[in-house]
Amino acid sequence: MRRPKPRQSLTRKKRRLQEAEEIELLDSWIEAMKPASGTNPLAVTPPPPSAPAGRLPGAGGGFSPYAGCKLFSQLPISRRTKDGLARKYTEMSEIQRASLPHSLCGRDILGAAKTGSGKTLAFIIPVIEKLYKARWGPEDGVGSIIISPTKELAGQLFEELKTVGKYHTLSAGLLVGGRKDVDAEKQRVNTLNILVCTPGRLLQHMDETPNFDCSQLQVLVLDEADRILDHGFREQVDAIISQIPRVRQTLLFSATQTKSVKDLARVSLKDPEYISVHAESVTATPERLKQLAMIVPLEQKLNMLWSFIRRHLKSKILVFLSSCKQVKFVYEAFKKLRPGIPLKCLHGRMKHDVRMAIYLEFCQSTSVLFSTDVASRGLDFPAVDWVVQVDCPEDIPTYIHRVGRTARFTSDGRSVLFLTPSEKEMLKKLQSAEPKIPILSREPRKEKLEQISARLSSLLVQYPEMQQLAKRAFVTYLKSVHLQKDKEVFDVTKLPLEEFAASLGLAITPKIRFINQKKKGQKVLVEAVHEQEDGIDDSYKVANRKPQSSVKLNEEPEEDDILLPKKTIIDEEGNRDAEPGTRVLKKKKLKINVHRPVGTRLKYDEEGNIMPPLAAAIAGPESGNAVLRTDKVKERYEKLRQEMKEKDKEDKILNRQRLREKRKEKQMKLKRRRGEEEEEAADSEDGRSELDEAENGAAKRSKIRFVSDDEEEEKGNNKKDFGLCSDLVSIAEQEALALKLLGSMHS
Ligand SMILES: Nc1ncnc2c1ncn2[C@@H]1O[C@H](COP(=O)(O)OP(=O)(O)OP(=O)(O)O)[C@@H](O)[C@H]1O
Repeated sequence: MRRPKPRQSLTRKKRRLQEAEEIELLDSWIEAMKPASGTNPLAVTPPPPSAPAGRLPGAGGGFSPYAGCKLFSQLPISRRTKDGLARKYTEMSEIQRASLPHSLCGRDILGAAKTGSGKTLAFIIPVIEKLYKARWGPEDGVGSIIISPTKELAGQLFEELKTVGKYHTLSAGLLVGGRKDVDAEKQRVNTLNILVCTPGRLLQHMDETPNFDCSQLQVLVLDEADRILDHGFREQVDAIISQIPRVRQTLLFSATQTKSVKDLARVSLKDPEYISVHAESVTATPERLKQLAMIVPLEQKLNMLWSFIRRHLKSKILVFLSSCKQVKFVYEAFKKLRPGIPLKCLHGRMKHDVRMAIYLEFCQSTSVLFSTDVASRGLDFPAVDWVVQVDCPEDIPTYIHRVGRTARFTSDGRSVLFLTPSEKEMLKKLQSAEPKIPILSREPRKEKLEQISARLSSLLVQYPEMQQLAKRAFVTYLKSVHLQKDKEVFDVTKLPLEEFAASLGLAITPKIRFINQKKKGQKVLVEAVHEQEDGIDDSYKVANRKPQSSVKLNEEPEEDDILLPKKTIIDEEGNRDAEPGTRVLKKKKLKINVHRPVGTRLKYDEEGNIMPPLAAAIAGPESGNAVLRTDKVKERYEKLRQEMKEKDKEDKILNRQRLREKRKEKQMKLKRRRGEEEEEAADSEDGRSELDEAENGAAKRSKIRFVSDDEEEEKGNNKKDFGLCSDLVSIAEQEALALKLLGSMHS
C-alpha cells in the first residue's frame, strides 16, 4: 500500500512557485527584522513560544521579530530546513540564538562558544539557507565549502548536514584525504553544491581536478577555525583562500577562537560579528564538567591508568596519550591483561575506514578508547563518562578541547589529568586561566594502586613484538616531551628514565637517539645531542641512575620518530613504505671519466636520440664553447625559471578563463533545459509526489549524499606552490581590516 505523501497533488511548477513565494517572504522578513550589526540577540527578550512567526496577521503586513527567539520554528528559515531540524531539534542553544539572526542576513561571523554547545548547527543552517534562497542547482556547482581539521570531524559534520538538509534538493560531498578512487571523485566534485572537506583534500582537487571551479562560492566555513588557521595548515589554507572569490560570506567557529590579527586578515572577514556567548561566563569549560588533576610520577602512570579503568568498568572512558606509539603499546598491553571492559584505539596512522569504524563503535558502546589528539577536537561521542589525560596536553586550548569530549550539550561529565611532578606548572597555568578552568587537585590513593609492571615484564618476554612496542612508546614519549614548546612545563631532564622504562615492563632502559646516556659513577650524564630545539639544555644531570642505563641497546630506527619529519617512501598506489629502514640499499659506485672535457657529456631523449650537450644548452650560443661557467649557468637558469613562471601564470589564467566560460555556457544550457522540462512536466500533470521522485531515483537534482567513504591518511602538508590571486587585497589592507574588527570587539 502506498504511504500518504505530503504535497502529493503538487506539480513541480506549483512547487517552484511556492518556493519562490517562500523565498520572497523570507527575504522580506529577514530584511525587515534583522538585528542591528554589533548587537547581541541574546539580550533581546524572547517572544513566547506560542507567538506567531513570519508575516503577522492584520493590515500592517509586518513580520514577527526573530532576534532573541528561542525556537527554530520562529526563525526566518525555509520549511524544508525546519522539517529537517524538527527530526532532532526544537529549541536553540545560546550560540545558535546569538549567531543565526546575524548569519541569516549574510553577515560574516567569528563565533566562539564552549565545547559541545551546538556550534555545528550555527553554521550548517545558514549554509543551507543561503543556497536554497539562491535556488542553487547542480549546474551552479560549488556554493559552499566547510573545512574541518580532521577526517572524523568532517564525517560528523557531513552527517549533521544530511540530517538538517534531508528535505532539500542540494547535493553535498565529503572530501577527505587519501581516497583511492580520487578519479571518480574528480568526475563528481563539480556537480556538488556543498563540500565538507579537510584542507589537504580540497587543495588536491583545486590543484588536480581539471575543471574544478569554486568561482561562484557563496559561503566559506572554517570549523575549529583556530586550528585550521594555525601554522600546521598555514600553506594549505593560504593556497585555498587565494583560489576562492573574496566576495562571499565567511563563518569561523571554535571553542577556543583565534584573535590573531594576522589570522583574521588571512581570511578577509568583512565587518564580522564577533559572537562569544560564553565570554562573560565564569568558566572556559562546560558547567556540568567536573575536573580533577593528580600528580602521578611518570613510572606510576600506567599503574594509575590500569587501576582507574578497573574501578570504572561500567563507564565510557576516553584516554588521551601523546603519540601513536604509546596508544599502540598501552592498547595492546592492556588488551592482553584483560581489564574486563572492551578496549579500542584511535590514532592518525590508522587507515581512514578503520578510524571511522572505531569512531562509530565508540559512539555506540561502553568501552575505553585510547587515542592521540586526533580525537581531541570537535568529535561528538555520545555519553562519554570520563576523559582521562594520561599525558599532559601541550597547551590550555588542547586541554579545553580534550575535556570537551565529555559533558556535551546538557550532559554531565568528568575528567582527570595526570601530571608528573615536573609538570606541576601546568596545573598552575590551568588554575589561573581566564576565563577559569575549575580544576581540583587530588592526591592519588597509593594504597589502591594495582601494580602491573611485573605483569607487563612477563608480557614482554612472552610476546617479543611487545618489546618493540614498549621501546617505541618509551622513545616517542620522551621525544614528545623534548619537543614541546612550553619549557616551563615540559622538561625531559627531570624524567626518571629507568623507572619509566621499568614501568613499561622493559628490563633495560633503551638508548635513544636524541639523548645520550653515559655512566658517571652512580649518576648518569644525560646529554641532548639533538640539535637545540626551543632552548632545551645541551647537557644536564639526572641523579641516582642505575648503571644499566649505559648498556648499549638497539637504537630506535628512524621511523620511530613521529615527531620529527620522516622520510616516507610512497609506492605507485600511494601506499607508504612503513619500514624504509629495513631495506638493504647498496650504493652504486659511479665511475667518473676524469679525462672527459667538462660539459661534453652526452644526453639522450626518451627515444634514445642524442640531445645537445647540457652545457651548450645552458651556456647558450653566445658562450662560444661548451665549457660550463657557473655564473652563466646560474644566470641562464634564473632566466629560464622566470620565463617558465610567467608562462605558467599566463597558462593558468587562460585556462581558468576558458573553463569559466565553458562552465557558464553549460550552466545556461542546463538552466534552459531545466526550465523547459519543468514547463513540460507542468503541462502534463504527472501528479507524482516529491517523495516518489526521490524513491524512484527520478529526481533531476540529487539529494544530499555521501561521496567519500574510503580514505587513507590525510596528507598533512601539501607541498604545492600556489601563487596568490591578483584580486587579493594586500596583507597590509587585510591587517587593517582585522585591526578594525578587533577594535570593535573590545569596544
Ligand atoms: N539546539 C539543540 N538542541 C539539542 N541538541 C543540540 C542542539 N544543538 C546541538 N545539539 C547537540 O549537542 C551536541 C554538541 O553539538 P556540536 O557538536 O555542534 O557542539 P560544538 O559546539 O561544535 O562542540 P565542539 O566545540 O566540541 O566542536 C550534539 O550532539 C548536537 O546534536
